[in-house]
Amino acid sequence: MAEGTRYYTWAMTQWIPAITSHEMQDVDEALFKMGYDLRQLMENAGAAMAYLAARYLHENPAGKKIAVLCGHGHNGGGGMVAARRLHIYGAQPEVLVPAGTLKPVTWHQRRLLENMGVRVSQISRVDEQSWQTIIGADLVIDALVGYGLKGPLSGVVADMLNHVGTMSCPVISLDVPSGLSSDGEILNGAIIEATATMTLALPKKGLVMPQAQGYVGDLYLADIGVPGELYRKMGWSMAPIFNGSPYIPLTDTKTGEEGDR
Ligand SMILES: NC(=O)C1=CN([C@@H]2O[C@H](COP(=O)(O)OP(=O)(O)OC[C@H]3O[C@@H](n4cnc5c(N)ncnc54)[C@H](O)[C@@H]3O)[C@@H](O)[C@H]2O)[C@H](O)CC1
Ligand SMILES: [K+]
Repeated sequence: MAEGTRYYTWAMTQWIPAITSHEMQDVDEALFKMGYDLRQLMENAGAAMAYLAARYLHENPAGKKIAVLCGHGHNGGGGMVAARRLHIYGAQPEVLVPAGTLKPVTWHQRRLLENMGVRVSQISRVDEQSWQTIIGADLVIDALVGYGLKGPLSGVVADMLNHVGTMSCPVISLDVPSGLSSDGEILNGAIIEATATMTLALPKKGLVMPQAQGYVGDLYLADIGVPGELYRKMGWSMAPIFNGSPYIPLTDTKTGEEGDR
């Protein structure tokens, strides 16, 4: 495919653009200028993820065991919000995080979980206890890495991913399957094979490129609260995307010319 190709996905009633991580960072900056803060956006992302997880548990999350794999960054923070919401639904989430320092907003999410008695374990390898958490799960949430991916997955994140690869329960990825480049770079590293992916605000380009096949599963788009006028200011003219539900399915892909906004 020629450079400069723009990908679009079908969102219920219209084609919407699939965007790069740089474009998503521009959207974030515009949201912050408007007065949003990261915690609000993360709450919306994690809440939508919890709704989707409940759907994959046949709308019956109470008592279900959920392994929530969270990275140090804001993808991990969204996963922790989902764990908190699922705990409120009566599910039994357990959170596994690589050893090391969390970004401040993600650290805040961790503290909330611990204050409500949800187990959060920081691990330097998948030991017997964390393997039991993964293998005993009715559903896995992958919030290890989103568009902050740098190179092929390494360390305990790669170790977790290899263990999840042996599971037959649904695996739902937040924003992008961990290890998949949101910009479509070919990295030759391990990638989560998700049953479903819930991407945030607008779909990321790497999700709809041919090399993503086999990793993304069913693709959904979460409403994290971006108003249409912000997209219009950035040059994308779209009718309202969401229709009152926290997420919608994205069902088809086409390509167009760069500059088609
Ligand atoms: N856009 C929004 O408004 C919102 C986005 N959210 C989510 O935030 C992530 C992007 O967050 P960021 O902190 O920038 O990065 P990540 O969490 O994706 O990743 C950083 C994390 O990953 C580790 N890492 C990176 N590369 C590797 C690697 N090759 N191997 C192992 N580990 C790696 C790195 O060390 C960091 O720990 C976006 O995708 C959204 O999901 C918010 O949730 C809501 C608002
Ligand atoms: K992810």
